[in-house]
Amino acid sequence: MNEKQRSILLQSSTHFPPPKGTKLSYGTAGFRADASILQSTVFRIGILAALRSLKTGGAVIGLMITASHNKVSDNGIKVADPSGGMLTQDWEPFADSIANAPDPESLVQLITEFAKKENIPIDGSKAAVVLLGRDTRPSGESLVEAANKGICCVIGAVAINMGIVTTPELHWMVRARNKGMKASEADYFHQLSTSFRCLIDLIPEKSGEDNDAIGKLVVDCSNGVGGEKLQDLTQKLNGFLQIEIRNSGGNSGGILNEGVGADFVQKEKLSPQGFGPSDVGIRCASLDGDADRFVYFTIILNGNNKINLIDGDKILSLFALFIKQQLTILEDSKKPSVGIVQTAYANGASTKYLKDLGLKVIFTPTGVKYLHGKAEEYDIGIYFEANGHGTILFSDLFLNCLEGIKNESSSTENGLEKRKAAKRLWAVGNVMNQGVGDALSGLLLVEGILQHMGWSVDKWNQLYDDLPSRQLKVKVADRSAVITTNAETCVEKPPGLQEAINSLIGKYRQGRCFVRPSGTEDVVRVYSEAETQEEADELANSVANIVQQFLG
Ligand SMILES: CC(=O)N[C@H]1[C@@H](OP(=O)(O)O)O[C@H](CO)[C@@H](O)[C@@H]1O
Ligand SMILES: [Mg+2]
Repeated sequence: MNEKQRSILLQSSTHFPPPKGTKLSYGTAGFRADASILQSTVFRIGILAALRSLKTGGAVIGLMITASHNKVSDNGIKVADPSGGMLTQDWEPFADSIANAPDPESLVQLITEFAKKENIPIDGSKAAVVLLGRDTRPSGESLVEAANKGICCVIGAVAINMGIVTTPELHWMVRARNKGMKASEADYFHQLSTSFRCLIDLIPEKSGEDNDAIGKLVVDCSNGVGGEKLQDLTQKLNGFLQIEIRNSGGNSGGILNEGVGADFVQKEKLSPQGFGPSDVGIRCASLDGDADRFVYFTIILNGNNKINLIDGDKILSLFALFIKQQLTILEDSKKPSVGIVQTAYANGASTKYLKDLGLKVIFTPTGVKYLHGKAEEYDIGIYFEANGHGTILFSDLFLNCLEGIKNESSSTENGLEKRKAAKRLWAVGNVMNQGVGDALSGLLLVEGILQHMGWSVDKWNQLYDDLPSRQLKVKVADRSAVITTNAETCVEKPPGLQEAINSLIGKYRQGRCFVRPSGTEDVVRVYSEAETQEEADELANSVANIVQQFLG
């Protein structure tokens, strides 16, 4: 690093002292904390993003300011790599160390050593580009400014501020730019709406056992960024889908993620604010605060806000079933490899359903960075977390194969059907975000498939019955004291805790339970399943007590 660069870094970072007494960590999905202590973190991750761009030959890198489903006073920052996926995990330790560097001198020293080790040309001779985006949190604007200052500290780096966007939109833009494609928000909406239209145009004429699927869809937007974006997207759909938007944020009065949103709906299994008895029988969906996850639900008549939850596992099952059907039509001799990726939070009934379909199911730890990486190993990788975060990835090889079939000229009925199936799958690859889970594209694919099948939401929900489950959060003195293994299903430390959990599980038929420290909140999470809801609740509660006893 030359003297000029060194002095710019030293000088600028004096304006961004790190918070005292807080250790920050990149976590499941970037840094998250109370927004008031994040200025220095985003400044420093701005520097990291510029370095990442330099390291990748000037590729565009994304920086998203969001704390997703967390409360409105929190915020966070995560990095998108050139592919539109999450930051490579190799760089997370560097992110942690610079976020926690106590003073400008040590910060610059860490950067110098890292740049040397990674061979990063940090001498002003090369250009770097970082796209910045944020969700609707009030703290977002000043944090974007701090990130911008960090980026601009690296000589040759420029920041482009995309303003308020959904997390997946920013990832999509990064990917599109790096592929040399048009990458504006209008291009994003165009890709989603035209591929949805393609799916609808290819619906077989006589399909449909009932036509309820065609009624309106009501979407809870968590009072977040998804509200405005879904409104814009709906306009591009030209009436092909009837969507009513609620909890859209802005002037509508509600607070981000408070009693609303996909995380609330999935974890509490209750209807979000603004939904009530008059919505019985209607197909409803809920997005999270930055619109990278979604779940569906229906309101139970006289159910005291209780809902039928159609979670990420069932979304995954619908997608897997549709793709399998289309592959059967293709009858391809070079069968593509298909991998379904879940986490330990997946309902056991969903895993059984998917395996019974003859599909290969793989488990990874929680967090899209793990699921995405695993899904990329297959020609068709479908991954979803139970909370509704996921997507479908197609390999270039498979896309080429589809391209070939789409262009075949056979006019036999069989040839025609194959071409249609290839076009449907092509549309799936285009509607689904190839960088990260995306609630807007996921909604469109669900709606497209329901219309294709002619299924009502209830029919979809009946694919299998969820095993009763319960999720709890436990506040402990130090959640990092819990160390897990085996895709997070087994506690290694503190010693004795897993044995205690096992003996509780043994009391229940179909009992399953695990605990792990959250990577986004200061809690230990408990998940349980059992034959009845009462038993699942009891198991989760008794394990939560044990966790308290071990960890205080
Ligand atoms: C049980 C659960 O829902 N965990 C969520 C949550 O992570 P935790 O590390 O569990 O806090 O937030 C992540 C980011 O949104 C998401 O990927 C993950 O699935
Ligand atoms: Mg989110």
